[in-house]
Amino acid sequence: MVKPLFDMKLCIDMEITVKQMMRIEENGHQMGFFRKLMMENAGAITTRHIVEHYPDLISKKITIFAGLGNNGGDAFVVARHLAAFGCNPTVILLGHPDKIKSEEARSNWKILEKMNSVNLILASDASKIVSESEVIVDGILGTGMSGKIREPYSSAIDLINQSHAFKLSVDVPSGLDPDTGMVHDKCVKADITVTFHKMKIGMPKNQNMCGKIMVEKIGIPPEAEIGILI
Ligand SMILES: NC(=O)C1=CN([C@@H]2O[C@H](COP(=O)(O)OP(=O)(O)OC[C@H]3O[C@@H](n4cnc5c(N)ncnc54)[C@H](O)[C@@H]3O)[C@@H](O)[C@H]2O)[C@@H](O)CC1
Ligand SMILES: [K+]
Repeated sequence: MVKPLFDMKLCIDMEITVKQMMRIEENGHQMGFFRKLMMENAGAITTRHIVEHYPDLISKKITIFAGLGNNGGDAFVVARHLAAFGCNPTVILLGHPDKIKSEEARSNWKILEKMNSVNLILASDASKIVSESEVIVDGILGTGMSGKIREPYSSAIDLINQSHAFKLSVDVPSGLDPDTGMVHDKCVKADITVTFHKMKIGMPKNQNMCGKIMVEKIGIPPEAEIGILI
């Protein structure tokens, strides 16, 4: 029998820092499990949580807030998957499409631009849409967040928190520091947070903002953790 290189059981339930997550992501990418695939899996599994929560999804008004980073990229994937379930979600991109930061997020945005089943609206029209929303997906900021929340993200977070919709945060409630659980400025108050690969160390310390935390695998090979957790 081939002896395993390391004992996976030792690190399966580990909580990790943002820095560790970034290094694991980079290792996975270097192994050929590209970021785009991680993003696809992250968006797909997040969609499953919405579908499980709302089996009558087609009739629901779902609004998806997306930032310009990869958290927003995950949110674009959620929009596409929701559309495949028969829903017509609305996506509010908080910035100009030319400012989307990564190639993987940009390519997912470009797909949405070709889809009539997804409504793309401007941040300036967010207020009315949010007041009618039954479900809000928060893909504004994830592990790349730092410092005071700038506009238009800040107003979007206020708008989300004023809403009575069911709120799902992608990876991290936008504005929460995933390493400490602290909110330095403001933060989305989520009903559920779907976080990827492993629990981020600060999140269980602030369940009040995270809501129910679900840790979901997104296909990153465990070998990507070698030299970081193992
Ligand atoms: N780490 C991983 O393995 C994976 C990460 N993914 C997603 O990628 C996210 C991280 O992506 P990014 O590194 O692009 O980070 P974010 O999507 O959190 O965005 C960071 C960007 O937002 C802006 N920003 C940062 N702080 C701000 C503030 N206070 N006010 C206004 N703007 C601010 C900056 O321009 C920064 O470039 C994760 O949370 C997750 O959702 C997934 O795609 C799957 C894989
Ligand atoms: K988020």
